[in-house]
Amino acid sequence: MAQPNALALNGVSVTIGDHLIVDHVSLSVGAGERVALIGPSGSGKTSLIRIAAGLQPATTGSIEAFGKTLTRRSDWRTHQRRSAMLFQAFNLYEMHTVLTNVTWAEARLRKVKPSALRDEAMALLDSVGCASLAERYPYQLSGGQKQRVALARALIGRPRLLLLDEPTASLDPEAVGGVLDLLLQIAKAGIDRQPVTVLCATHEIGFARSFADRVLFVQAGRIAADGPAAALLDKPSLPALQRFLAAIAH
Ligand SMILES: Nc1ncnc2c1ncn2[C@@H]1O[C@H](COP(=O)(O)OP(=O)(O)OP(=O)(O)O)[C@@H](O)[C@H]1O
Repeated sequence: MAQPNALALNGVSVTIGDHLIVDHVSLSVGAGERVALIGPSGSGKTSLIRIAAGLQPATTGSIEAFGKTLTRRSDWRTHQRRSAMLFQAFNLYEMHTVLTNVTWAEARLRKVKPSALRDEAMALLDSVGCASLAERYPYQLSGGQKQRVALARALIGRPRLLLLDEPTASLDPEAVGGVLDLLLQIAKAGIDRQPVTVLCATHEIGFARSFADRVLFVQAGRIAADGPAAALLDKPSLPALQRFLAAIAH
């Protein structure tokens, strides 16, 4: 039987004050797809990620995850348990060690002590190349190391949907390559034999080209173009997308 879409937005709009920031967006993301959201600053990429994560309520429209429309709080809680979000600013807990950063929130969810998740967390830290940093604090890490730790923390909940908001924007080019390779490895391998779906807002067209199999061009709160990454980025037919790509190439 075909897998249901990992995520679907059906006619979703968001109005804040009298400002329409997401304008009637309908969008389906298949299980295992890697989708990049690109577009000008302020076009609505982060808002779409936040809607998918349940951090920004839709004013109108509905959201489905894995074939279920999310209506009740319990639906959203289940969705949030199956999803993980990665932020540009890493959002690590500054007062906790790397190891505790990975275990703390998950331990609360599983109602166990953080120490019960130590082996699991160390295996994840090892897989992102940060096992030797387990006892350090975030201020003692480079940007690339912080994002790897944030990724280990995201993965401890065994997510089926990864929502990434500019995950490489705070990184130097070398660290971008490392995080890109890791994300690709995870997305291609899946987790617990389940496909991992990724929706990623990014300013970096090189990252979108290397990472995504599908690209959405967001403009003024709408999806203005949607297609395979290579076709959309290398042979854009929409004039607004041509202008956007030309502007950021300079
Ligand atoms: N809480 C808020 N209150 C009012 N306006 C908001 C709020 N959050 C976002 N906006 C507005 O919504 C629009 C879309 O913002 P969003 O952050 O989604 O864009 P973006 O494409 O991610 O931008 P960037 O590339 O600069 O991060 C912007 O005009 C922004 O000012």
